[in-house]
Amino acid sequence: MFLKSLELYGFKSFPDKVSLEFADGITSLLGPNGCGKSNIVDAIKWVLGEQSTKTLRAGKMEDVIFNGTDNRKPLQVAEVSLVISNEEHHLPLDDPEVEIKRRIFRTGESEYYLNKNRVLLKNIRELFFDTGVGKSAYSILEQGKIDQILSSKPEDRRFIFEEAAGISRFKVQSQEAERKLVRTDENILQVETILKEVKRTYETKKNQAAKAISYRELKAEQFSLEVDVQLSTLKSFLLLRENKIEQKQRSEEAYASQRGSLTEFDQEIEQLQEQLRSLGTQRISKQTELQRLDEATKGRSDKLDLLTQRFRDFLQQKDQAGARAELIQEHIERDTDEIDQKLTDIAILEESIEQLQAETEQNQKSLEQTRTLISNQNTEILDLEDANNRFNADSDSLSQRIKELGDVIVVQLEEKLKQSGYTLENKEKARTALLKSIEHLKGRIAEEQTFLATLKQTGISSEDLLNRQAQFQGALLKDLTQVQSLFDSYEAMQPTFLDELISDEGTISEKRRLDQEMGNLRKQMQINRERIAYLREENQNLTMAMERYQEAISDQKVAMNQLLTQKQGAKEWVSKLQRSLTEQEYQYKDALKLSETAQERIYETQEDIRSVEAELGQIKERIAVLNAELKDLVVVIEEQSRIIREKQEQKNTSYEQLQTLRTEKEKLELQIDQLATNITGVYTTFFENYGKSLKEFENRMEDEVPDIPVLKSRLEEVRRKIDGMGYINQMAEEEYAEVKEQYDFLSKQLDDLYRAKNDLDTVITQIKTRSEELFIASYKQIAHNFQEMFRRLFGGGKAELTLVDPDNVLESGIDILAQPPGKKLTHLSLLSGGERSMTAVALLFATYQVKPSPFCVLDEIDAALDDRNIGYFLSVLDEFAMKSQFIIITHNKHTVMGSQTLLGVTQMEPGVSSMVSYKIGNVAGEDVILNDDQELVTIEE
Ligand SMILES: Nc1ncnc2c1ncn2[C@@H]1O[C@H](COP(=O)(O)OP(=O)(O)OP(=O)(O)O)[C@@H](O)[C@H]1O
Repeated sequence: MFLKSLELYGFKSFPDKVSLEFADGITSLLGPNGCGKSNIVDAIKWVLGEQSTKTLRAGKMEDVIFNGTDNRKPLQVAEVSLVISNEEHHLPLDDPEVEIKRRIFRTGESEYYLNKNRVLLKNIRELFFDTGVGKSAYSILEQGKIDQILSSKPEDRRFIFEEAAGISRFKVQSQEAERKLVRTDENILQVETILKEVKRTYETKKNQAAKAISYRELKAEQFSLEVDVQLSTLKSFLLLRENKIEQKQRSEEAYASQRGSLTEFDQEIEQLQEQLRSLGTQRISKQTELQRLDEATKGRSDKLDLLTQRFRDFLQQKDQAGARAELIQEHIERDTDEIDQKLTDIAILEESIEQLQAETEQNQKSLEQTRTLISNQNTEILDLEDANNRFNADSDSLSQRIKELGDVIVVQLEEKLKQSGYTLENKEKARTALLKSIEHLKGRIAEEQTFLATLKQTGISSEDLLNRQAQFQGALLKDLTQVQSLFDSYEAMQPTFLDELISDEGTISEKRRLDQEMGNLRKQMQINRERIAYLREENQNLTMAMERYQEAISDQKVAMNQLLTQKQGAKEWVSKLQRSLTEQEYQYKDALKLSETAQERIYETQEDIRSVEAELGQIKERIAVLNAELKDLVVVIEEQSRIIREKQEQKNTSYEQLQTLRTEKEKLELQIDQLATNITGVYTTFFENYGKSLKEFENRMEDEVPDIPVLKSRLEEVRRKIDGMGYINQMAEEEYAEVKEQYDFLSKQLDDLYRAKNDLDTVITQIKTRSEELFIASYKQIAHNFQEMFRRLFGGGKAELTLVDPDNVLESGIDILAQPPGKKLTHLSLLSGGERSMTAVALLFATYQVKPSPFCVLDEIDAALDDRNIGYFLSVLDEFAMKSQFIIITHNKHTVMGSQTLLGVTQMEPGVSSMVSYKIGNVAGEDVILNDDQELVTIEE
């Protein structure tokens, strides 16, 4: 087994966490149209790194996140985890189990994990290179891919052969190497352009530096020759002066008088010359400073350009960091809102849970009470039934007793009647006589009343009335006495034994008591029966109530589980969001820090720009001042030279006058003076020209040096050379060193790039050669297998694969020729739907024979096959299922029955997919699909 399990959360129609456990062999994925089966295939493709939204049947990548239904809100994240068994090391990892997870947020961010570690998409892709699995491999075959395999473009089906040949990795490596080659070529061009530019400067500076060195050397030689000439002159002057001094001592007195005036001239000229020297020094120093300031101006301008560029870079950096911070802030706010919303949801869920708990407890309590009540009532029913049983026994014995008493009464009556001589005729006679007498009495009383009323009208006296009354009462008394005697006779006729019988101790009273007792007993039994019936009915009602309570409790448990799951889900989501929030806060702080740092750099750069601009301003001011001063100085120097020339002329005139005025003996003194002046002139001129005292070099006078004419001729030659050199860049050596460093660096870089280019060319050639070998080997095998597999699946016929461009196997398309049995070799587009599927399957299985993919998902590729072809298809599939794991989405019953495991997808709630488990069973000798409750399920369900 390769695929172990798949977990989806928030992916397409699977908003709740759903887990699928895969098994070895063939697994069928069942379910009605639109329930989400293909979404599971999409999830497998997606987690393996699919980037094409078209392949995932989505407009944009965020469309894979659950979009909501009428009753559910859309989710913000989708996540799919795939656990793969790697015990056979199909993947280049040591772990026996590999988990790949991909997650996408509605904001567009995407994350990949390999065994819980965050990785890049590239790492996931590399993992599946040349395994037959992965984004562009042949492990997942759907209708769309069949179209791609059989499409009119032969190039579109290359991917199968490349994956089987195991050159997908090489292809990526080759593309990568070619990309690098293009980059290297670009870099070479760039470096060559820069190097060309730098070389020009390099050559110029090299020449300038060489010239500057020669100039310095010539200058040194000139100086040395000048020293030697001056020292030689000085030496000859000194020797001559020594000679003249001896003569001078002799004529000193005459000479001394003229010397004072000559000395004055000399001093004056000396003073003027001294001033001229100082002015010359000033000019040199100003010119040097001007040259230095020019260099400084150039340096500052370059620095200013650099700073301006940096300023723009920092500005851009700051803007980018600010924008990023704002974006993160928006994300943080949105996530915070979502956390608040989720916390509110959790609070509501907790309230619902508490309420549900209370309701469940209440129902549990009612259930217990009802159960106790039923039990009590059952006990009562039993007691009542016992009582009735007892009453039944009592009633039987009472009935017996009453029957016996009836018999006794009849016997007693007969005996007593016989004993008393009572007859009904006698009794009737006595009764008639008594009644007659009473009637007579009533008539007498009525006559008397009538008579009395008549008397009252006649006005009879009360005495007569009283007498009449007394008479009547006497007569009445007699009648009553007669009635009494008649009554006694009647009484005597009555059977007295009846009184005995009905007396308290009498048999009839006894029977009546027993009848009464029997009546009570029956009444009590009836009451008990009614009570039992009532209690039974009551118990039935209570049992129903109990069932209702139990149903309510189990519903509440289900609801409770749902609420707890929702609460757990919401909590997990909140903690996930909180983790993401912490991460985003760090990122936000980083972005702010970056923005602040950029701002600081902006301030610093602005400060630097201001300071360089100020320096540049100062330098320019200084240059202007110096140029003005230099101009003034030239004027002063020319004026000073003119004055010296004038003075010199005056001194010469003075000498001439002295010559004329003094005698011949003073001539020597004059000569000595002249020599002294010459000696001084040598020192002075030397100092004027070189700014150094000739005295420093006097020790060289003892060395042997060439003659003055030789020295002067060489000096002249050196001077000419110096004059002929033109402008000399004094900074050329330093500038050359700088540009040389840059030139050497770029040359080395160019060499490295050429070397890298050569290496890449070699790598690409090697990869291509190896890829070609592998491709051709696999292609030939697949072509051979395809012919056989086609014949097997079609039960005959002919099929061929041909390379469109055999000279370019790495780019060439592959043509498929398919001829089902009995038909002409035909174009693929003329094949029927079923023939197309079978041809694609033949190619797939032909490829599997060369390089089996560890698993294979087939999405409704059997849809167009008839029963006969399904049979062929299943027989081949069975064979391949021994080596690979197959997951088939199908609506075909034969395919389902041919699989070992069934996985059902359903939508109990509209728009929300979930998994159900099915298995194959046997009812009345027929293979059927059963659900967990052992009920029959049809494919359409
Ligand atoms: N992002 C999404 N959110 C919610 N539902 C989605 C989303 N994307 C797709 N669906 C839904 O998934 C369903 C399609 O699922 P699927 O194509 O996997 O079905 P099926 O079981 O393969 O169907 P059939 O047997 O017809 O091929 C559609 O109803 C569609 O609305």
